[in-house]
Amino acid sequence: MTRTPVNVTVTGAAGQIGYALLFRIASGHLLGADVPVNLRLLEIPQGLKAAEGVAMELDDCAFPLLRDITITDQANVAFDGANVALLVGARPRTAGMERGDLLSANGGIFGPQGKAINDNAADDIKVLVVGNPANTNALIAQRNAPDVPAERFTAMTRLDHNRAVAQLAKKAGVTVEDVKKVTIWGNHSATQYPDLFHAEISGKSAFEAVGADQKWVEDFFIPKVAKRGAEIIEVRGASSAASAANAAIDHVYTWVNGTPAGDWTSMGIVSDGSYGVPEGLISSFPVTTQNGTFEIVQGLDLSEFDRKRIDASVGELAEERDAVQELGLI
Ligand SMILES: NC(=O)c1ccc[n+]([C@@H]2O[C@H](COP(=O)([O-])OP(=O)(O)OC[C@H]3O[C@@H](n4cnc5c(N)ncnc54)[C@H](O)[C@@H]3O)[C@@H](O)[C@H]2O)c1
Ligand SMILES: O=C(O)C[C@H](O)C(=O)O
Repeated sequence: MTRTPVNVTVTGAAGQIGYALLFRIASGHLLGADVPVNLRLLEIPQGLKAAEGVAMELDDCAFPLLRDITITDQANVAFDGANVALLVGARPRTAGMERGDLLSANGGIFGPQGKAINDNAADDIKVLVVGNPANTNALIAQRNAPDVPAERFTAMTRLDHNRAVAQLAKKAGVTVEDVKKVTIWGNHSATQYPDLFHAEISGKSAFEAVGADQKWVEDFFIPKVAKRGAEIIEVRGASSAASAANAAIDHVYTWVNGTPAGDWTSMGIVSDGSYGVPEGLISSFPVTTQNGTFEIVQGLDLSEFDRKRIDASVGELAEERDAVQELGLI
């Protein structure tokens, strides 16, 4: 039986993450090796020519699963019938820009894109926001799409999750497959809380597996993961691109195809009030996924240390929400 192609919209398609992402989507890594895709590439007018060049290269790969490519600077066209939307294009912070300026500039992108999703996307639309500040951009898009169920808007903390898994595997001298139940709580920013206390390594407590070394956790592990984005920028001379694209692929693949038994993942999702995170904020939680839906992992005991770290990051998210509310963006 021939499957109907899935419409995948990617914004910022001519950027560096776009370049690392599109070829993997077209080769079946986003949805599965038997799922054909149509790509819809959204760029700003200055980015259209480069997007056309990327589309030419996609053609040249002769990917069996890639059915059609549309390139446009019109959000209504890009999101028409979209089943999956990866919102990567964003306004980067430039010299002299205050946080309010950044939120306002991105509000001008994610508000209209949220509305275009609301008015044009397919009923089963799933949205992942990658462009920074990812959680608050996702909140802006979600609030501008009142007809779309709120849980369809998610923000990417999978890169932080994968970074935490890699650091733990390295420290414990095991492979990444031995590391399970890691959680990123809060914001995709330096305030995020990478939590190893509920994680397992080779079926045992991850904290024990790294030598019950609280100093290593506080002085190395948490800042290493939370500030890894800045470290990549410093060392590579450009922000993470292939690892960010890989995390976007992992996020959507897991959302659609489910978390493995005995593990969970981290996703920025609209809070239902779990773990004291105010309802409506888009915050990262431990989640399990199944058949295209997700559930927050419930019942984890939070220590005073966990609570303090989660509250700090969630406090930052509340400040960002208040700022975009004052700007009239939500
Ligand atoms: N959540 C995460 O873990 C994570 C990780 C890495 C990077 N990021 C963020 O992802 C974003 C993209 O990174 P990049 O390295 O690809 O940047 P980039 O500058 O290389 O590419 C961004 C592209 O977006 C396009 N663009 C800008 N405004 C647009 C709009 N309104 N509609 C459509 N396209 C638009 C630009 O023309 C450009 O081609 C940045 O905001 C970056 O901070 C997030
Ligand atoms: O683009 C950035 O500021 C960093 C990025 O969000 C990352 O985590 O690598």
